[in-house]
Amino acid sequence: MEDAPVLIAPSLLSADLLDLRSELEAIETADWAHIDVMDGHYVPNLTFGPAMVAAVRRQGDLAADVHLMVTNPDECVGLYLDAGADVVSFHMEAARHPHRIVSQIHAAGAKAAVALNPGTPVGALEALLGELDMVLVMSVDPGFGGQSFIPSTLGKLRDLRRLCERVGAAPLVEVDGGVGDVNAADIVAAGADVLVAGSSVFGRPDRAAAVERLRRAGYLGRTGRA
Ligand SMILES: O=C(CO)[C@@H](O)[C@H](O)COP(=O)(O)O
Ligand SMILES: [Fe+2]
Repeated sequence: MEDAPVLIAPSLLSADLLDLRSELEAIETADWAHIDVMDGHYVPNLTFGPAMVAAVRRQGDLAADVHLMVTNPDECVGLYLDAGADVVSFHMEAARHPHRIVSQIHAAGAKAAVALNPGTPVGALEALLGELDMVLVMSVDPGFGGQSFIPSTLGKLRDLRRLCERVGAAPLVEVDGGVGDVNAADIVAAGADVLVAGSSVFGRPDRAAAVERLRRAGYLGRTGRA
């Protein structure tokens, strides 16, 4: 993916939910809208459901990048596909039958991704890697926005790149948690293709400028040129 642009996916978890239409307009230069689905069981927090995915899909052109943090992805993934999800990530740690979930996502015409918690080694993915469009590497423990990036993620991204080369797979790699313009170039240089950013976009008064800064940092990380 050396020449492909790095994709920017602002996380709506940190958006002003009372003004979501304006928030979506403010990030229209981004690529994907990252939608964190938290069920209050897999993670303590409780957030959005399929209605949110459908609403985002109706507004603007951003692809709906749905991150399922739920105990039962096998049972509920269909609801998010029906709602119009373009990309669906489910947690390897929660899935009972991951190959079946991937097939279901593909049958709906969406991109399939597996998310790995910081404590889960990349080897857990080996049997599935050739079927995935994307791997979501969590750089914080899931459940909340605004946490600090776990530095060992950079080594994990390099491990993932080596594993992909060994098995001949080339999924996109998305990194989620504590990503901002200060660390984005290093994250991309270590192997990321998609940057999720919640507080570093919606915590700034000028969301569009924050997206642009991430884009520039991504370009620097990919090319080594500022
Ligand atoms: O999935 C999650 C958290 O579990 C994320 O998508 C957060 O929404 C990222 O927020 P920041 O760390 O960028 O503030
Ligand atoms: Fe997320």
